[in-house]
Amino acid sequence: MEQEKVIIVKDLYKSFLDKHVLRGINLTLHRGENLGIMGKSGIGKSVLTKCIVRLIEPDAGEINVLGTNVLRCNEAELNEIRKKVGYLFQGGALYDSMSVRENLLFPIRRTQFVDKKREAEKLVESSLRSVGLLDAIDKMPSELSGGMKKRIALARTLILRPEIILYDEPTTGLDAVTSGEISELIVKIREEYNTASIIITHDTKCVKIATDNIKIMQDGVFVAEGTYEELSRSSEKGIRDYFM
Ligand SMILES: Nc1ncnc2c1ncn2[C@@H]1O[C@H](COP(=O)(O)OP(=O)(O)OP(=O)(O)O)[C@@H](O)[C@H]1O
Repeated sequence: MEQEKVIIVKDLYKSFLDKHVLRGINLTLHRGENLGIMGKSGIGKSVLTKCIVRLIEPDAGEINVLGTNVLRCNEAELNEIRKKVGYLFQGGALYDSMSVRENLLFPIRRTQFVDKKREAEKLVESSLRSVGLLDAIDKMPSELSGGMKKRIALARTLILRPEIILYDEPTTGLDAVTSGEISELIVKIREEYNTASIIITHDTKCVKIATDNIKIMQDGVFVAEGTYEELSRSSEKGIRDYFM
């Protein structure tokens, strides 16, 4: 049986003035799949993922997420989609003035995901346990290392039990060992929460560990697609170079 498609993007275009960033992007993400997206800095990877949750309005194309036509849905439907699609921003974006516990409670309160305080606390604890940082619950972001901040940001994404997670450069700025641990964590999260993910990264170790398939973006379109083994041994030097 064919796996369910949780994201379908067809012929997506986006320009900023005369800068044509996306020029006909096509992408399918299946339930349970981890898809890596690689490409040079500034090529449009983040613009694509922001279009998927409509943080950026594309110029043309179609986006379907979990059966909803994202570009035609109303505000309430869009909010439902955003609850089901966790977005892990590049910087992690924790609120510095809030403790880890408060950072994690924030999305629950904002979306009224659960209404009982005890239930909310349990969700906070289970999400922190999943990323291995339950003991950091009362710390402030300033007391955390870069790797810990990424884990906490992931825990905050997990709190709404997303069906899809969009990771924007999850290992950037981390040393090789910590990057490896975050990549392993991405795999563990998929197993534990049955999520599908798009992982934007320049980190070859991360794509090797965490993805099933990889797409390479150049000049606003995808120019290659395959597994890490396939692409890293591509007959085209221009593709192999992404894995150096
Ligand atoms: N809101 C915006 N307004 C104008 N230009 C934008 C906007 N968002 C992105 N861009 C431009 O679109 C291009 C693609 O940006 P994007 O952030 O998607 O790159 P990226 O591939 O994710 O890069 P990196 O790997 O460095 O994060 C860049 O030239 C950027 O300046």
